[in-house]
Amino acid sequence: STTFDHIIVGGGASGLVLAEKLSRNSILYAQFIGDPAVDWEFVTVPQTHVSNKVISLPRGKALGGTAAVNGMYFVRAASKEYDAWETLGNPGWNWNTVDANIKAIENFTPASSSDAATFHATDSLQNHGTTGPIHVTYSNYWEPISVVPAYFSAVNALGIPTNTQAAGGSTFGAWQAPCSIDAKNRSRSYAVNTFLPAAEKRQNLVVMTGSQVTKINLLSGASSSGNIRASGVQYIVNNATQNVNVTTTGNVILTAGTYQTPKLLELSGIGNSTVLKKFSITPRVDLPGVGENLQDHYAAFTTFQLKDGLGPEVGQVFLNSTFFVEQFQLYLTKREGPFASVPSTTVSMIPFQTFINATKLAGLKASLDNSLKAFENTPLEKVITLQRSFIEDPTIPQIEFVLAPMIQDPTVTPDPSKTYMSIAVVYMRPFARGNVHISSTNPLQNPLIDHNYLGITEFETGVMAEALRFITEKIATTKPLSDLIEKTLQPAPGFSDTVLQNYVQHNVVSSWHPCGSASMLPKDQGGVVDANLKVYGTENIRVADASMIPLEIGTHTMATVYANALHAADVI
Ligand SMILES: Cc1cc2nc3c(=O)[nH]c(=O)nc-3n(C[C@H](O)[C@H](O)[C@H](O)COP(=O)(O)OP(=O)(O)OC[C@H]3O[C@@H](n4cnc5c(N)ncnc54)[C@H](O)[C@@H]3O)c2cc1C
Repeated sequence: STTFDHIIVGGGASGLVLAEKLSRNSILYAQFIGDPAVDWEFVTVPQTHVSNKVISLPRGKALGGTAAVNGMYFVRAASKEYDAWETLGNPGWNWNTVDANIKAIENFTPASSSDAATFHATDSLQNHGTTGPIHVTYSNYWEPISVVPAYFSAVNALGIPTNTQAAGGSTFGAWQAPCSIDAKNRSRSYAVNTFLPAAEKRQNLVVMTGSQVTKINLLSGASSSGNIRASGVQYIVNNATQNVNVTTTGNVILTAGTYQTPKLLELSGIGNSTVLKKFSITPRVDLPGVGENLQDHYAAFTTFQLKDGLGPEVGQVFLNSTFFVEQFQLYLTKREGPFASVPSTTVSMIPFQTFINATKLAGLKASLDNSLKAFENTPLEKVITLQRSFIEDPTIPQIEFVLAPMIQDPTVTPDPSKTYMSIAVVYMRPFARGNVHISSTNPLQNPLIDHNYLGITEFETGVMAEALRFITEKIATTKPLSDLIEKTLQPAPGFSDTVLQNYVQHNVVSSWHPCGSASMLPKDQGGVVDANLKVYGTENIRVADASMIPLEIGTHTMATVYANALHAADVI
C-alpha cells in the first residue's frame, strides 16, 4: 500500500524522533530522506555586511540529518528563553516541556571524578535524564592538559563563574558541554542508532532512503473551513526525473530542516504570493511568513600560539600524520584519544554586561534601539521587543565563548611544530533577520539563503568586537592562562574599535544553528505554524524541525530539536 496515516519528510534529528514516537500508535508511516551523500553544501548569497562573502552552511544529507555530522554538544538554553516561546502565543511550549522532553531522551553518564575535578565536567546529575535512548557524556581528551583549568581560573577572576548547574535552566558562566557520545564505546549516539532501530522493528513504518520529496500534493478546492488539504507528496528516487506519489489520510509532516522546509512549502504553492508568482507558482495559501524570520548564530575567532613543551594539542591530528595514525589506532583499539571525544567543549555563556563597560554598552544600545525602529509596525515587532528585553536581563546570555586547544580559524596557517589555542566568539541572538526562498521551480536547485549576518551593523559588529577585545586584552592576559601563551596571532590586542570591527566584518562565519524560517507564531506576527505545528491555511500540513523555533536560543540546537519533536508527536 502507498497510503499512510502520516508522511514525514526528512530523516534528520527531528524526523527520526517523530517517526519513532508516532509509529507506536498509528497504522502506517512513510518517511523520506535525502540521499546517502554527507552534506547538502549550502552557501549564503553574498553577505553584504561581511565584505560580500559567500559563507558555507553545512547541513547533513544522510539518515540522521545534521545530527549525523554535527559537533555533538547536547545542551539546553536558559529556562527563560523557552518560556518566551509561550509568551509569544504558543501554550505549552516552555522550559518545563523542553526540559522534561530532553530528560526523556537523555541517558547521561557523568565524567570520571578526576575529570570532573580538574576540567569542571561537573553538571549535577539531577539536571539530566538517565534512562533515555540518546547517550550523553563528557569528553575525556584534554591535551594540552594545562589549558582548560587555566582558562577556568582566568575567566573566574574576570567575573565569569563556573556553572555546575548549566543544564538546570541557568546557563550563565563557564562550564563543560556534555556531548551525545556513548560512554561505553565512545561513539556518536544519535537518532539513527537509537530511535530508528526501535521504530524499524515495527511493520507499520516504511523508511524510504535515497529519495527526495519534491512537492506536497494538495487537493483542489478548500474545506468548509476554507483550508486546503494535502493528499500526499511527490518524490524522486536517486535524482531520477520521474515523480512517484504517496498518499496520506492524516498529516504531511515536514522535518526537512530550516532551509528546505520553506522550500517545499513554496514549491507546493504555500508562501508569500509575491515570491511564488515570480516563479509562476499559483499561490494556494498566501503565507508571507514562509522563509522569513531566519536566524542563526555566527562566530569570529581569536587565535593564540602556546608556549613550547605543553604537550600535544588536538589540532596535531590535522598537522602531523604520524600523530593522526597513532591516535586513530588508539581509538580503534582502545576507544581513547581525541577521536573518542569532542576536544573543545569548554564554553562560557555570558551577557553583554560581563564584558562591555557600562558607557560603551549604553552607546551600543542606543544605536540598537535606533535600528530596531525598522521593526515597528511590522509582524515581527513583538518578537523583536521581547528579544530586546533579554539584553537587560543578565541571566540570559547573549555571547558564547568556545575554547579549543587548536586553531579554529581556517584562515590561520599553522606551523606544525607549534601548539595553538583559540577562543571563538559566537553571537547567539542577532537581531537582524534573514530569509530563505526558492531559487527556481526545479526542486533539485538549492534555495537562496540570505542570513543577513551583521545586518544591524553598528550594534552587532560592536558587540562582536568588544567580545574579541575582552578575550585578547583580558582573558589571555590573566594568569595562569597568560603563562601558557607565547603570542596572540589574531586579532592582536590593543586595536582600535574601527580595526576590530573591520576584522569582524571580514571574518564572521556561520555557527550552524539556523531556525525560524517556518516560525511558530500567530499568523499576523509572521507565523507559519500554530502551537499545534499546523501550517496556517491548511488542514494537515505540519512543521516539526528547527524551522519552527520562533526566537533563536542561546545554545546549540540539537537537544532542543529532539525535545521539540517529542512534543510535536503529542500535539500532532
Ligand atoms: C557543522 C555543524 C555542527 C553542529 N554542531 C552541533 C552541536 O554540537 N550541538 C548541537 O546541539 N547542534 C549542533 N548543530 C545543529 C544541529 O545539528 C541541528 O540543529 C539539528 O540537526 C537540526 O535538526 P533538523 O531536524 O531541523 O534538521 P536536520 O537534522 O538537518 O534534518 C533534515 C533532514 O531532512 C532531509 N531532507 C531535506 N530535504 C529533503 C527532501 N526534500 N526530501 C527528503 N529529505 C529531505 C535532510 O537530508 C536531513 O536528513 C550543528 C550543525 C552543523 C551544521
